[in-house]
Amino acid sequence: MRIDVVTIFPAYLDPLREALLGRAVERGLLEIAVHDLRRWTHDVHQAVDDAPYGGGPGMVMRPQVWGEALDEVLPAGPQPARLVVPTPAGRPFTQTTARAWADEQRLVFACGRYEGIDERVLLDARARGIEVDEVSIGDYVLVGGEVAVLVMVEAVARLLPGVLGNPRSAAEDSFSDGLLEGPSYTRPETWRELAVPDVLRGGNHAAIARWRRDRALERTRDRRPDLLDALPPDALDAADRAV
Ligand SMILES: COc1ccc(Cn2ccc3ccc(-c4cc(N)[nH]n4)cc32)cc1
Repeated sequence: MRIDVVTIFPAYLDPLREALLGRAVERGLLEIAVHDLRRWTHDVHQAVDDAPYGGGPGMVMRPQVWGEALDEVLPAGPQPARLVVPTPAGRPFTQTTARAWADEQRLVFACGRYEGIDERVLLDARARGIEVDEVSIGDYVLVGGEVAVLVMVEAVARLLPGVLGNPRSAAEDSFSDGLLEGPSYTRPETWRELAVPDVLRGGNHAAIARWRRDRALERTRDRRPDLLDALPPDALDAADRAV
């Protein structure tokens, strides 16, 4: 997978070169290219924004600059690519989204700032046959798209083959079965007079699986009842419903 990110703050994306993702890039499991949007300005001030038509607070990012940037970074043509535009007004980005995007050959992220990007940039991209996803990472307002891109790139990249040391981690993490992950423990057996639950220290794998599922159901019911409601009817068996 190749990932391109266009932004006026390229350094915001430096964390993509660190740790697990940095190693995945070094190992050639994915390519990441970050582009400074100001490269496509032609004025001495390198202006990327202007006042909004119709008035209102803040500024809007100019279509000309974005148009030239995306013409170069995301040329229309045979190789399919998906243009992702983070916005507070977007569809929710979820684990399902991450899984779907993990199958893409190319992802291009457009990081807006100010009050966002002129709508015609997205219209033009769609008119050129490019898939455009406007996505939100949560119901809160950031200052720009860069942090949202860090979140989404990490969520997608960890699903790529070879990126995670243990592939079971991605297959079995939170949301994989529609439930939240339950509590985890490691050594020592007792810490500050708090003991690891006995069942986890025994060798009964069926009892451990049951205990973990019960804790996941309790936590999901307590923190995210909406996820329980979204489960398919046959997802919970009689033992689950008794929790
Ligand atoms: C119209 O209201 C606003 C529009 C934009 C902004 C600031 N801003 C500019 C670009 C940009 C990209 C993504 C996000 C974002 C995404 C999520 N989940 N929260 N916030 C915020 C962004 C503030 C307010």
